[in-house]
Amino acid sequence: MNKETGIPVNKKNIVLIGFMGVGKTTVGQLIATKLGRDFIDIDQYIEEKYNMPIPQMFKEFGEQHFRQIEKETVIDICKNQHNKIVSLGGGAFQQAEIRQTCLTSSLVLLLDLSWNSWKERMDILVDNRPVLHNRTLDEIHELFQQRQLAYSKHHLKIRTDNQTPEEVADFIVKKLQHNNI
Ligand SMILES: Nc1ncnc2c1ncn2[C@@H]1O[C@H](COP(=O)(O)OP(=O)(O)O)[C@@H](O)[C@H]1O
Ligand SMILES: O=C(O)C1=C[C@@H](OP(=O)(O)O)[C@@H](O)[C@H](O)C1
Ligand SMILES: [Mg+2]
Repeated sequence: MNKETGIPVNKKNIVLIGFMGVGKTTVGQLIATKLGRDFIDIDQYIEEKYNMPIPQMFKEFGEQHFRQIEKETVIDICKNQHNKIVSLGGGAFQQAEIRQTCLTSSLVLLLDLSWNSWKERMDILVDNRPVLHNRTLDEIHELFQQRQLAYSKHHLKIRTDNQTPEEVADFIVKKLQHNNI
């Protein structure tokens, strides 16, 4: 039993964090399937609830509006749901309230990817990530580095360079099953 939350450790939500494109959505879904737990991807949840793709929400209402909805959604899920696998969007941990709520209620796993590996994946990411639009590679690198401070607050870091999503998910599942987290 966790002293602060009163939630048994094996019923805690598992929250995946990390930069855009590191594999949070893909790996989260795989872990959920392997553990037989429900999966919640915060971005997909918001898109369904507001019936609008995230890039359109950025375009029509602006990033601040999305960040407000993102904060309310993550906090609501962390406080009211248990035993879920939850993948956040890459910008969520920039918000102190999200960080605080996740770190006290859930097991926070950082998916870590080096900048060199990330760059190779960039082309397939750009279309659906408005944060990458109108930014040079140098500016994206700066954002990548700036965000590492928020990501440094986690319970476990998993290095994902040269690992398939399946391998990353298997590694996490083993850790969980052996109570190594
Ligand atoms: N470990 C991996 N190796 C190679 N490609 C990956 C890996 N994890 C994810 N991808 C690919 O990168 C893209 C972004 O993955 P996604 O799960 O949406 O990341 P995130 O949710 O962190 O933004 C997808 O096309 C996915 O197939
Ligand atoms: O890093 C960010 O600011 C964002 C990351 C995206 O999620 P993924 O990290 O799943 O791509 C999504 O939440 C939105 O486009 C903003
Ligand atoms: Mg995602």
